[in-house]
Amino acid sequence: MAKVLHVEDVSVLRDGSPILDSATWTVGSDERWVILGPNGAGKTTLLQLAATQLYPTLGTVDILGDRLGRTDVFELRPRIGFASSALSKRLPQGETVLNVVMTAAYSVTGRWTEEYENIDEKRAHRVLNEWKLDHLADRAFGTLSDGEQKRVQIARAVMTDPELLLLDEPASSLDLGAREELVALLGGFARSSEAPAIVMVTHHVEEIPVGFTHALLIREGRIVAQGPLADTVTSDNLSTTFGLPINVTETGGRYNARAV
Ligand SMILES: Nc1ncnc2c1ncn2[C@@H]1O[C@H](COP(=O)(O)OP(=O)(O)OP(=O)(O)O)[C@@H](O)[C@H]1O
Repeated sequence: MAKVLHVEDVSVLRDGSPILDSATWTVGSDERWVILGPNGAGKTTLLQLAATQLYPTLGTVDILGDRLGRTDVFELRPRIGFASSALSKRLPQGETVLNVVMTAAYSVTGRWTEEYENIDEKRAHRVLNEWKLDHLADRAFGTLSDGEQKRVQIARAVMTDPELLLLDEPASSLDLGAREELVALLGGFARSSEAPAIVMVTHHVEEIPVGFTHALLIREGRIVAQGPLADTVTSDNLSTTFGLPINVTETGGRYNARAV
């Protein structure tokens, strides 16, 4: 199994204090990780390191065989898919869904003068179909529901066939039906043999798709637990991570948590 991401003894300091503290973590090419932790724990900070958007204060980060700080991130970024609501806000609201997805091929957010090849358009249509968006291809992005916009963000992130896919809270703000639809799509994608390594940040164990393999739990910048999902998403570990007694149950690969 190839190493896609290796974080070694990494700290990120802000105003003299660590917002990430001595983190060591490895993601393999066939692994699908979920990162769980309370607000302000450092989840997005970890994801931003993996996305080459942030550099460590201490320690080393190796992504797809290249060391952050010693490599041209503009060459690395097309190999990494990243979906987050912060990125989504930068997408032109009037652009069609097809263009929002297709422009990922040129790492731009809106269609301008670039010439797209037939192969780009074919791939964009295939991706739209995979994420159940083909009927929305000609709609303006800004007119979509939250759930549809979240799926477009992911479709855009996988358009370039990345080797590492990073998802920052893909199911936040979705209603139950939209969440379940997205979790099922993510699960199907995660289980396919062509899927890249995936790292997904979430606040809720209910959002872990079947097919995800590993979990990392973080609190106040420190990793509390990490490893295979079933060994890591336990009542003890979640209680420590969230600072209150929590009971976790698992049924058919889906998780539930409640305070005791
Ligand atoms: N530039 C900065 N200067 C100071 N503190 C920062 C800076 N960026 C982030 N932080 C702090 O670092 C901590 C970790 O932030 P991060 O966004 O990684 O947390 P998170 O786990 O993703 O939180 P949430 O679940 O609320 O999105 C937070 O306390 C945040 O306020």
